[in-house]
Amino acid sequence: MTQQLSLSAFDDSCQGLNLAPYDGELALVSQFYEPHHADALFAQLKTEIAWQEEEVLIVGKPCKVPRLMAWYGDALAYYQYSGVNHQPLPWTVELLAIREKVQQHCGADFNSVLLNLYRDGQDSMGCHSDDEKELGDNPVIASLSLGDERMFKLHHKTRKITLNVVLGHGDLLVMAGTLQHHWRHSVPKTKQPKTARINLTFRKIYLEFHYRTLFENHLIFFNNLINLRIFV
Ligand SMILES: O=C(O)CCC(=O)C(=O)O
Ligand SMILES: [Fe+2]
Repeated sequence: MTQQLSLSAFDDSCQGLNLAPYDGELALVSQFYEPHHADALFAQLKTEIAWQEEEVLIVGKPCKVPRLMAWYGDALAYYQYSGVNHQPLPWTVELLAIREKVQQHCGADFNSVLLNLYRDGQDSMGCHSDDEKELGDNPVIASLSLGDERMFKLHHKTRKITLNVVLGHGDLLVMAGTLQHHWRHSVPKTKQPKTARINLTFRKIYLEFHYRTLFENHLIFFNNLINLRIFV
C-alpha cells in the first residue's frame, strides 16, 4: 500500500531540489506546460468539466464548499468525501493526455484526478493532509495548476514552520514521501483581485482498501447476526 518515488526518481523530477526542509518531498516544476498550451487546457477544462458545487456537513449543518469540484478516474476509484462515496466520471481524452504526461514525469501511476475550480480570491481550500487510507501510506500526489496564480501554504504539524509556494499557470507541484504525515496544506482566500484557477490533483486510490472495507463490513454484519442469534 505504499506508493513511493525512489529518491533518484524524485531528484530527477524536481531537478534535485526538495522544497520541504524535512519530513517529506515537495517539488515544483515551473511551466510544466508552456503558457500557450496551458491557456488551451484551461479554456477546455473550464467549459468541458462537469463542475459541481459540493456541500459538506459542518457540525451537522450543510455548508457549500468554497470552490467547484469534479472527480474523474477509473470506474472503481471512488473516494469518500464528507461521509459520501463519490463515483468518478470516466476519463476524458484531455484528462488522459494530461495524466500520461504527469505520470511520465513522476514515474508513478494515477487512477483518478480531483479537479478544483477557484472562481476568484474568495474561493479557497482549507488546511488538510491528503492522508486518506485509500491513498496508501506515502502517496505521490501530482498537482497541476492552470489559470491565475494562488498561494499554496504548507504548515508543519509539530514544528512552527510554514512554506509558501506560489502556484502559477502551467506549474506542477509533486508531493511525495512522508509529506502528508507531517504537513498540512491549504489555498487560503485572498483579498487580492483574482481570476479563475483550475487545479488538478492526480492520485492513486488503492482498490484493495475498498475491498477490505467491504469485506470487514460484511464480517461485522454477519457477526451482528450471529450475536443476535438469528442464525441459530
Ligand atoms: O488547489 C490546490 O493547489 C490544492 C488542492 C488540494 O490540496 C487537494 O485537492 O487536495
Ligand atoms: Fe490536498
